[in-house]
Parts: sequence; structure tokens; C-alpha cells
Amino acid sequence: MTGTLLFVEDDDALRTATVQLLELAGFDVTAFADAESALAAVTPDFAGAVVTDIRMARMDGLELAAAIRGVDAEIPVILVTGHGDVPMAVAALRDGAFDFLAKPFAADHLVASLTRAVERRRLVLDNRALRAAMAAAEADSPLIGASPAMVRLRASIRQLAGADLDVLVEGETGTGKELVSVLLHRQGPRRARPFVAVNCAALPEGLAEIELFGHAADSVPHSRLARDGRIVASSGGTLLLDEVDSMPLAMQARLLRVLEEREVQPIGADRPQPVNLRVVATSKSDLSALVEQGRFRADLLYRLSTVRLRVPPVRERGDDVLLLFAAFVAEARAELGREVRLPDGAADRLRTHDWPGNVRELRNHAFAVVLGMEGATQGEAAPLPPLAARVAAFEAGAIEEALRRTGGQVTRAIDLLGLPRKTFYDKVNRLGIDVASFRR
Ligand SMILES: Nc1ncnc2c1ncn2[C@@H]1O[C@H](COP(=O)(O)OP(=O)(O)OP(=O)(O)O)[C@@H](O)[C@H]1O
Repeated sequence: MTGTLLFVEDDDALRTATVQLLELAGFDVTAFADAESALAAVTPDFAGAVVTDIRMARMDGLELAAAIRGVDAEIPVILVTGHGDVPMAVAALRDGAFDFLAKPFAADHLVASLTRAVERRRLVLDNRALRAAMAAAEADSPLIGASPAMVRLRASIRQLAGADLDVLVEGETGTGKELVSVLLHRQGPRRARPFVAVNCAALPEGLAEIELFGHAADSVPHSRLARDGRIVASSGGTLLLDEVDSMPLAMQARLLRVLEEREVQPIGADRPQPVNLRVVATSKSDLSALVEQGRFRADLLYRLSTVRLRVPPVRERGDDVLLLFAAFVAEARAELGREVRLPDGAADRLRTHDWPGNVRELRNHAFAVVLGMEGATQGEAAPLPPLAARVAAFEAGAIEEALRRTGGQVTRAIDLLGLPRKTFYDKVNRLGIDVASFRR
């Protein structure tokens, strides 16, 4: 089918003949003898074009075009003009009509114009859907960043999430390791099952093993009933071992068994029980160095590091620092209900500070600024991330979304984006997008 059309013409003979012609050309046509009933059929999600005669009793074609613009200004309307109506039609074009055709029109001219109109409408609706999907994806994937390193990281997360493998997430303090772990869970097949996070550095001493592995009935003082540990609680889902580099050696041996055998033996139990889980561990230390110092088991490192993801420090992300800061300032303003103006040169200071506490430090700084505790003055404009960084972030998001929706089929993604092939590849290379990672 070439497309959907609403055709409005009050001359019965001309209407019947034109409908036949359009149907022969492959259009799906609904015909109307007056503008009012055509207007009743137009909705904001109408996926075709409208062709209307200008001179009609009661509502004429120009009024109809204006009323359709009120429903959705991007529905293409083609006006069919009689002798002497051309100046009127030219004015209508200026007001946003898609095209006009003078009677008597040549059939191929009519079909060509309508084909373009329907195609244009399809692109408009596709772009709208893409924008809506991007907004939804943004809400769902809060890992902000347009630098090549972050674009690559998002692609790796997507790829690994589906693969359901254990992952070791490494990076300095505050870089977003926990957020990455959450995304691995949320984008993977276990997303509807529990996500249980255990901070290995904060487990209470003495109780750590019970907390993690659980215990059998009557096997621990003051506890007659058996208790499941966090490992069992995460069964079916994902267990996050946050700061695994802080785990005591004795516990590492027990954990290794869970990873290798996929079973857990609660304290005091005579038999292990099977568990089905995905383990994501995070570390801010170089685990190989800890192995050399005898503080981390080599076999556990080997088992944990089948897949390693490195989260880069903020100082390696270029102008992402400005994108992140702008997002946190917006969040702080909304949360704290305060407006703030930032001093000139704030953007340069954000760029030159090296952020040893990474994203967490940057977020705290943004909240402090909005609270008026740091660096805020009155009467000056807030620094904006440079347009180029914001455009790059938007472009990377749009391209990633198109690739995601088309399962990495480049030709279809290019169609969706409405880009020349070469431009698409230039952008993909510049933004460091890994097309292959989107293939299903
Ligand atoms: N790319 C990002 N976009 C938006 N927010 C981020 C990003 N990275 C991190 N954050 C936010 O920064 C804060 C710190 O991140 P997170 O706790 O994940 O870091 P971490 O590396 O696990 O820290 P630690 O090493 O101290 O455990 C969180 O509030 C997180 O939501």
C-alpha cells in the first residue's frame, strides 16, 4: 500500500473518478463529500495525508486546512484548486499547506505529490516515536555521558546484561560502579527478580558470614530458627558484591565455592543448597596487586574476572563533567526548590578540577552550590555545557536508540534517522559507537 488518504470533493463524478485513480495507484482512500465529515476523521496520530478541493459549500478547503493544523500542524494537506484560485492556494502554502494542484490535474503529478506527502508524514511520526522512546530510555538509563568512553561503556553494559555472565566492575571511588551494576541487572533477563546488594566493606564484623551465607537451625547462639543469607535471598536474581576488595580472606574461600559450584552452604548446615544467581562484583583497588600482597585469593580473582568492565574516572571523560554538573544542578534545583546563579568561569573551574571523588564529588558539589554553600553568586548566568557537547550527547542517544530498535541493522537505522550513509558512519566513528554491540 502506498499510503492512507482522506479525499474531500463535493462533485460526485469527480470524487468517484479520482478515488478510482488513487486506488489504482495503491492508496487506501476514504472519500468525503464535505469538509466537516472529513475533519471528524482526523486525529493527531493520523498516519496519512489529506487532499481537499478548495471551493465547497459551508466549510471550504482553506478552513479545513486550518482546522487540521489545529489537530496536528504536521498532517500534510494538499489543496486542489479551480480556475482563479491559485493566489489563494499560494497563501495557503505560506500558512503551512503541503502542496496545491490546479484542476484539471495530471494523474502522475497528483500521485507524485501524494506519495511525497505520505512519506513525509511517516517520517514525522517515526521521529516523534523515536523522541518518545529516547525520553523513556533516558529515564530508564541514567548513566549520563557523551564521551567515547561512556558511549562504549553503555554499549558494553547492554551487551553484557543480555549475556547473563558474572561481571567484575572496576573503577575509582565514586565513578558509578554501583549504578553500572544496577543497569546490568535491569537490562538483563533477571530484571524482574531480586537485586541484592551487599557492601563487603560494611558487613558487621563477626556477623558477616551469617549475613551472606545464612545459618541452619540451632547452629548459632540465640538463634533457634534457620535463616537465609543474602546469597539465598538473591536467588533467581543478581547479587552485587560491592567493594569485594574489602572481603576478609576466610570469606573469600566460601564465596569461591558459591561461584564455582552455584551452591551455598549455610553455617552449621550439613548440605549445600543450589542457588541460581548472577554475581556482579565491584572493586576500587587493583585486585592483582592485592593478590601479590596476599590480601586477595588468586583463584577468586580468576573466577571473578571472566568479564571486566572498567568505569573511567571523571578526568578521562572530557566535557562530560559539564553534562553531569548541569544534570545534578537541575536535580538539586527541583529537589530543593531553589534557584541559583553561578559565577562566570564556573565551567572552566569544573574542567580544571580533577575530581578525585569522581561523580559522587561532582554531585555533592552541585548540591552544595544550589544550597548556596559554595561558589554561588547573584546576578550572573549559569554556565551551560558547550553546545557541541550537548549536541554530541543528543546525537549519540538518537543513534544508539535507532540501533537498539533495529537490532543493529545499519540500513534500517539510517532510514529511521533520515541521515545520509556517510554522515551516519562519520558520526558513529566520532562518537565511538560500537554498531556490532547492538546486533541481536
Ligand atoms: N554517569 C553517571 N550519570 C549520572 N549519575 C551518575 C553517573 N555515575 C555515577 N552517578 C551517580 O553518582 C553517585 C556515585 O555513583 P556510585 O555509587 O554508583 O559510584 P561507585 O563507583 O559505586 O562508588 P564507590 O566506589 O564509592 O562505591 C551516585 O549517586 C550515582 O547515581
